[in-house]
Amino acid sequence: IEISFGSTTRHFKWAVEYMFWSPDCQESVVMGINGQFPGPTIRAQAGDTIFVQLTNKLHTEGVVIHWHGIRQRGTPWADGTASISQCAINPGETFDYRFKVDKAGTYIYHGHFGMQRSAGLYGSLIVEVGEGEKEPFHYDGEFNLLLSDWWHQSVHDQEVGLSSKPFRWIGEPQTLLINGRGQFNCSLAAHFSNTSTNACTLRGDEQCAPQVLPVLPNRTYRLRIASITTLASLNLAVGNHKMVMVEADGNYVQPFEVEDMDIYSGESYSVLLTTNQDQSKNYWISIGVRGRKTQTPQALTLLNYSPTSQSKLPILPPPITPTWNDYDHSKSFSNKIFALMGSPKPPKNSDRQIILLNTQNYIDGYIKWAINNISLLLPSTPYLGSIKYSLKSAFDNKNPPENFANDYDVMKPPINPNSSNGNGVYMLGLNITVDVILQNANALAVNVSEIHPWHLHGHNFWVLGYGEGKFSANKDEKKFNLRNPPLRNTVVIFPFGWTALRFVADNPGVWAFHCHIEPHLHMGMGVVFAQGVEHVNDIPDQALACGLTGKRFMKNTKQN
Ligand SMILES: O=C1O[C@H]([C@@H](O)CO)C(O)=C1O
Repeated sequence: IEISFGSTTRHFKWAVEYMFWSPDCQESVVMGINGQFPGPTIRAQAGDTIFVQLTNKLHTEGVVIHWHGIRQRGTPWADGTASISQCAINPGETFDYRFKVDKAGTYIYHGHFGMQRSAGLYGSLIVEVGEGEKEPFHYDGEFNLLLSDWWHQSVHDQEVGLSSKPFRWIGEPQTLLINGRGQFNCSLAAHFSNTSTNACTLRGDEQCAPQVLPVLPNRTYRLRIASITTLASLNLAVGNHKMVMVEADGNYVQPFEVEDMDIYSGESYSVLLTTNQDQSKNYWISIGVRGRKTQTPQALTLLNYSPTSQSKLPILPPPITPTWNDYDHSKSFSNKIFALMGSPKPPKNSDRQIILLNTQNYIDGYIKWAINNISLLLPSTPYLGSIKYSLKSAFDNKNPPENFANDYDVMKPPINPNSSNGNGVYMLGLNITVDVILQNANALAVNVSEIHPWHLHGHNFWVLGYGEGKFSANKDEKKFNLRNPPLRNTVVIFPFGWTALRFVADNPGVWAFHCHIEPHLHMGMGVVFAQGVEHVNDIPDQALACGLTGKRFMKNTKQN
């Protein structure tokens, strides 16, 4: 029996397994949930408890699921990060994820062990406002667009390539997917292009057939748009329609109008779209790659006006995605995002400032990413347990560096390209206010600096500002936006730039903070924050021990 006070428990039984699927009209092996790809969409109301009993049917791999954007207040063991909040769930075992969704918004869930997210382990988690509450905007209907990128090379091959010497980069995706659907060998817009692409002949019931958005004229629709890409930064546009941005990562923003929007891996937005165009036509919805020079074609679907037939293609070509390296366009979009009036404001001052330099490095000739010259290598014992029970030998107990050398030139490749592995943790005093400055730099190759979307678990943070080149405390802190900075859980650092964010360490637990590009995290691009772990009680045995023997050993050590 579930006991809950004034709210509902939503109970799901999920099995994760590999299956054959054709996300882009070409058969692949994907990781599915209950035979579906993407996994089932969870819909709940703010205040509800989600209870997912997750069974691992993978035979030879552990698994976990992270509830991206959900803060897990009081349930840090349900964050679903292998080695951080729990042991990976062994094949054949079932783990109970039970947590509260306390904030309406558009969220995602996904694998957080190895590179399983890239194998297709993801889905949507949508939280509506609680009973009797209202969104601060009106809409007549809504659609959910979960964006991802897809490779034909298996994730195992990708992972081995990244950990090999010589290094083998995963390259650019073959296909972009909208709700797990894309077209590799054909295009819906073939007749507009001057290449030899075939036109798609889809019946509509294929796994790769686009999910069309049927709309009525003169209505307002909410599009919930989330990106769970492995690598790609995306731009989305709807032909002939403007969009009004209203939500970012589960937080309301001051509404503003856009013709197209950028979205980085790990981010979510809601936009309002008014169907005020000619109802005898259909319109393209297009997504294309930004920030990397790519050959990957756009993903397309249709906004289908009633009573026009779904099979009628738009008369104009799909919207053109801005040039991959038009960073001014991206920055201008990011700089328009402010918190909705009346949103919580950041504390005026911070108690601690941590500067995190992002560099590409070598360790013994293997290519890695490092933060203040340390590349994250996760320990085998989950930090939540090793910190709670003071198992000091479980990881490296040195505090990782708070800064980098003063004379480091972020515009040039590292002078000493070598770094080392570490699994140290930033121990944050409970309830302190922390500023993090994410400092981008030149990668190993000359004149190369990449986009990195950073995601924080267990918290939202305020984005205080973005800047070019090296962050200067004297000059740049004065320009922090403390008036209406947006709350987010993911934020981008632009090439050769920095991003400043502030959060309050008010959620006892151990939390990952990392680049959301899957291969970059795999190559070490992340850090770990711990706070108030002594206040975390009742960690389920299941989170820290695996199998009955594990549970048995847990009972013996718990008294410590
Ligand atoms: O991590 C990365 O490695 C490659 C390249 O830098 C080395 O081949 C690339 O494009 C990345 O984003």
